[in-house]
Amino acid sequence: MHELKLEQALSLLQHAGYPLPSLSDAPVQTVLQALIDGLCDLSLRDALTGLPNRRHFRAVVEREIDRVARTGESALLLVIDIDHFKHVNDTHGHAAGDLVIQTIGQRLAECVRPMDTVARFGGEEFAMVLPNCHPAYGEAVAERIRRTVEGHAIRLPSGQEIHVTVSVGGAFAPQWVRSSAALWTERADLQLYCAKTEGRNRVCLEQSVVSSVSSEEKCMLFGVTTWDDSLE
Ligand SMILES: Nc1nc2c(ncn2[C@@H]2O[C@H](COP(=O)(O)OP(=O)(O)OP(=O)(O)O)[C@@H](O)[C@H]2O)c(=O)[nH]1
Repeated sequence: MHELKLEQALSLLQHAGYPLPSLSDAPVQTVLQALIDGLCDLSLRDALTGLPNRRHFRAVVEREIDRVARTGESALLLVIDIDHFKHVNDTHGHAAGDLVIQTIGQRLAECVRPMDTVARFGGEEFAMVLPNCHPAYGEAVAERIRRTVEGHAIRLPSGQEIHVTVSVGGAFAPQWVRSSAALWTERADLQLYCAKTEGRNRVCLEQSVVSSVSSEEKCMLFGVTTWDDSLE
């Protein structure tokens, strides 16, 4: 039988601060289960902020799409990007930039309900899914997030305080219709692009809840690979 090489996984988890049972005291099955749980958790988290990573977020979005299609409740997806972040790195250094990303991640997580998911999407971009968020409140929620970031300075290790802003794009899940994580995110991304081009530090939400269905969504809905217009 081959020898199990666990040291690398153990040291990875210990480094990340996961409590692990001792190899010499605990039954091997307990140690292996703790290792598997720890590695699964680690693979779903962003290392810098501790927030869910893109992989985790995608799974959450897919679950939410299922829920919306089953219940008809509305849900909002927001993508949030720090404005002129390159300037932060260039002026204060990469370590200060990392601190800004961590702080913004924390503030975003504090802004929302426990049922909402905030993830780091990559670089200086975050994403949120807000289940059961009525379209009448979407703008107010996104505005609150934008204002929270704008209104709180970030203290750098040098003692200097800086202000950053974020641009926010959002789209509601199409109700009663199967969609895909990629299509929903793409719609929110398009709104983020609008917020950036309209001057940054602003919120752009897709205007109405999409009740029209794209041809890709029709294919998913009716289980056909190419959409035939005569089905309309
Ligand atoms: N410190 C730090 N910087 C990062 C990280 N990931 C990406 N960046 C930097 O983020 C910057 C993003 O710059 P751009 O894509 O030009 O965007 P921006 O300067 O924020 O401009 P706008 O988004 O158009 O407002 C780049 O300089 C990347 O190097 C990270 O994990 N840490």
